[in-house]
Amino acid sequence: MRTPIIAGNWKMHKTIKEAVDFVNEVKDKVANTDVEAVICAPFTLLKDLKEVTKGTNIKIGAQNMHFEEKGAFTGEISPLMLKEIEVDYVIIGHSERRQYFNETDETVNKKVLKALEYGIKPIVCVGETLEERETEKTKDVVKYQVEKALENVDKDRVKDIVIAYEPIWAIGTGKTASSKDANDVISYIREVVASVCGEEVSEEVRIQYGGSVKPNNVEEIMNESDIDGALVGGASLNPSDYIELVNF
Ligand SMILES: O=C[C@H](O)COP(=O)(O)O
Repeated sequence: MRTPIIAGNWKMHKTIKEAVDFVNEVKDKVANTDVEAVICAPFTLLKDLKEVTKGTNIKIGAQNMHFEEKGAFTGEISPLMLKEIEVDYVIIGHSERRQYFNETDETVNKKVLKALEYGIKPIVCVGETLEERETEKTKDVVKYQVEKALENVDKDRVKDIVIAYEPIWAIGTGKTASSKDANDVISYIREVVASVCGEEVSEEVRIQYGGSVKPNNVEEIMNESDIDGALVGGASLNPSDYIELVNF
């Protein structure tokens, strides 16, 4: 049985005060659920968020990290630094990182390996552009991205990885893949994981959908057979929406 996981991705939003106020507002209202609630926040908020979420069931994630432990990489944050403040998750390969910051399938793979080495669970994002979807390349694209992300990962550790299927054309646009389409791609991703790591592992891996998930569509999405969670951008910034999402 896979535990559902609803993760907010705050992207480049919120000050420390806003983040702490947010948690104080939501923490009691996301407590009585079997759903894993995660907030992935900017680096400046992580330490305070870890403090204020102590004793709650909210887990904290970063939105990126470097694959080296230390070195001359101005502006970067290392797995060691995230481990020191006990960050639970790290988003790797979000399409905005791929599009604006030269993230590649190779760096995604290096980061996945490093995150696992440091006991931080990676949320690996994959997904096609609108052009790729229209030319029916969706499956080829996600297959390559997933296979590359899992390269050299010990099979026993794959269950600690969360995969987020985020069609790029659905991010922040108000357009969502239909829940059936999302489920089809996600069940295909599970087949890809099975072909790399075996059926048993693929049944344990949680695969989320992301792209314009809101309180009014989360239940339909979560009712699909292969969708184990959501990675939510815009709607996760609002405390009442976050509460509704986690309690879908
Ligand atoms: O990481 C989250 C995704 O980019 C989705 O963002 P969105 O919910 O604002 O469309």
